[in-house]
Amino acid sequence: MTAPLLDVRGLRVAFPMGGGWGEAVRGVDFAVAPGEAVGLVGESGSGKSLSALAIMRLIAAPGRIAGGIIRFDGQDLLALPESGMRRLRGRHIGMVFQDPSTSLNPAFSVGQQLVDTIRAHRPELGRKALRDRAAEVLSLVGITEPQRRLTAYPHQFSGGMRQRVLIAMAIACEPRLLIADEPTTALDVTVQARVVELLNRLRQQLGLTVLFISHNLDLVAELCDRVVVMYAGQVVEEAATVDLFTHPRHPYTRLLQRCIPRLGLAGHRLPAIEGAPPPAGRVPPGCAFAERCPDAVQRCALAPPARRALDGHDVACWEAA
Ligand SMILES: Nc1ncnc2c1ncn2[C@@H]1O[C@H](COP(=O)(O)OP(=O)(O)OP(=O)(O)O)[C@@H](O)[C@H]1O
Repeated sequence: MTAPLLDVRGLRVAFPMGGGWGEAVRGVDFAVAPGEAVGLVGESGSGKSLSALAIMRLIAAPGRIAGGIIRFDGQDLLALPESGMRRLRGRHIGMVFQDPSTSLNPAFSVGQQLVDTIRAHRPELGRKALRDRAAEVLSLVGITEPQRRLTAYPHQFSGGMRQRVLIAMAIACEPRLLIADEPTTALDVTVQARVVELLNRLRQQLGLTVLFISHNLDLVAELCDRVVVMYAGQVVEEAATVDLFTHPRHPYTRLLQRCIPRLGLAGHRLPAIEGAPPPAGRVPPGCAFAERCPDAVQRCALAPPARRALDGHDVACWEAA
């Protein structure tokens, strides 16, 4: 296998809780190969966003990275000085977050915000070159008449178009890795599908490597080669997308498939997985999913299952077969 572009090993993120520290990310391992798109899925609170923020070293105090190794292109990110991290963010790793209305500044034109982003990493470019590059990336994300649109303000764009502008900002400096955290959640279903189409096209056109975080398994299936399923701060299953969807091995993955929003079903009430995940810092001693698991047996509550290989899947379950 080619060396991964991103390699996360034993990642732990902790917060002060009840006089001590509680872990919300509890030893997460996954890797993303160059050119690959990997999906990170799981219920709300499973630690997906914290894992992404940790990769960028953006965990807000008092939270902290409590352990693990994060390598990007062979570099140990947890050993980099903050100045090195600042050079890397935006330049080599681009990010897109959930809500375009909070990520764009309403007081500045889209062109100005794009130009500022590009200039931060390419100070050698003159005014004309910066504007040309800004128009070029707008056109890359499918915005027509890009030169004219540069002068428009965020409120003059629809939600889907604003999300395209954010993707344009994230790819403006040609990063090798794009981390997209729930980039479509605030959008309606058809627009969500278009954003994923765009990401797919950019993958092909620019050779982008993508870490895609989403609740929506259909979107993950459209975009990703491999899926990593998280529960209560840990990875419980990982497999190639096709294998994960056709033969999910972990009972949690199976329930997730039944319960999580699917395209075309918007507006329907979906069954939720009964119960709730254990809160960070209060995870029981055995398998964290045991309490809610339809297949749990006695030993599940006693000791946590380690990840093991099973027919091309990697699964953390005592009973998976
Ligand atoms: N500032 C904080 N203080 C204490 N605990 C926190 C803090 N931020 C996050 N957590 C804990 O970490 C858990 C995981 O959060 P995270 O945002 O990574 O989940 P997620 O899987 O991305 O969920 P979502 O899909 O809702 O974004 C939260 O449920 C919460 O228990």
